[in-house]
Amino acid sequence: MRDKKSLETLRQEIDSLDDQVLDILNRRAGLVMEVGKLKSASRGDFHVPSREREIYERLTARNQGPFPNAGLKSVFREIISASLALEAPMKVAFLGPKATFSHLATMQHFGYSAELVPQKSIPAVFEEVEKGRATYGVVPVENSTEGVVSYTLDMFMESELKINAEVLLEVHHDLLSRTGRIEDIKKVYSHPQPIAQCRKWLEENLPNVPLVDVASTAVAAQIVSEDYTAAAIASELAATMYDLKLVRTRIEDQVNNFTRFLVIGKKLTERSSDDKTSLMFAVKDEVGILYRMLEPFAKRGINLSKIESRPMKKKAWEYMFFLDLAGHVSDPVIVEAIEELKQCCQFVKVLGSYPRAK
Ligand SMILES: O=C(O)C(=O)C[C@]1(C(=O)O)C=C[C@@H](O)C=C1
Repeated sequence: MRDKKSLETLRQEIDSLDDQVLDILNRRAGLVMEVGKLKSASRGDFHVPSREREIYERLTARNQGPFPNAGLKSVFREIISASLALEAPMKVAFLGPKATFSHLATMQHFGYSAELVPQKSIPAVFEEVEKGRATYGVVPVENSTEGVVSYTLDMFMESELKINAEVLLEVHHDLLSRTGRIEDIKKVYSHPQPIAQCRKWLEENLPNVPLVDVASTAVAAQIVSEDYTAAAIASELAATMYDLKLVRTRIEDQVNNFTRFLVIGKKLTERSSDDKTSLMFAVKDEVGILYRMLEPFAKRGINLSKIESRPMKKKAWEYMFFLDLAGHVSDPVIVEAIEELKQCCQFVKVLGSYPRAK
């Protein structure tokens, strides 16, 4: 009896706090709508990754618990996502179909209030944003075990879109089926990459079961939703979407399997407390050029986090370089370094400065 009363009292107190949270959320929404009006008048960007980063960092530093920081981030992601939808309806194109890792990355960045529109290909995501049918696009750019997604890099050769943010997604592969029983599995479907990433687990646990490559993990889940003897390697989101049971979770051979995605939009973004800048350039064909192109950064102590080369499609044996460096494109040292780089380049293009994903 006593216990019940204390449970009731606790719940009453929780209700009263929830009422306060609700009132505060609505007061916050009122302020955000005023921000939205100011931005409409000044034609400013509604989505400001640097401001979002500042909010997350300020609150996680302030948080003394017991509410966990990971939960705090998810709560505020949804608050900001809903706020953004109040300022302007937000359409985000991503590399579909639904329930793929690109979909998960897009949800991780934009939350549940944005309208997420799946596209058939990476060029289609670029086109949706270029034509203004979507405000932003999300495309994969590299995987920690499989390397770069060259399709995405190649698109920047033709497109004027800018990188507005990066999203790091920890990739876990789950084995899904209708029955949830490993004994029922006579075939495994997935995209070739997840199959490769789970090869050891499959050999040990399903040694004689045929593996079938399909176009995406979502297609695999869809096939399996109609076949009780098959399993798919896909995400937990695919299990929810296609009503499948988890046979085993996290069957990837490699721990720390991350995929990096880029958020692309029409404008450059404001600085945050910790930015990265991506550049693309083509060098002149001269002796010592590889050394000279890195010198402007090395002598100013600018940290380079990645360099990639891609063949230029129009000319054989000529290469385009993609460089990621620490800092914002408006930092004086970076302005100087880019000016110096231009002297040994046929052209230099700034792809964007954006908050470093953590
Ligand atoms: O501060 C802004 O610029 C806002 O639009 C408000 C807000 C928020 O909810 O706090 C919403 C969207 C932006 O991406 C960043 C922050």
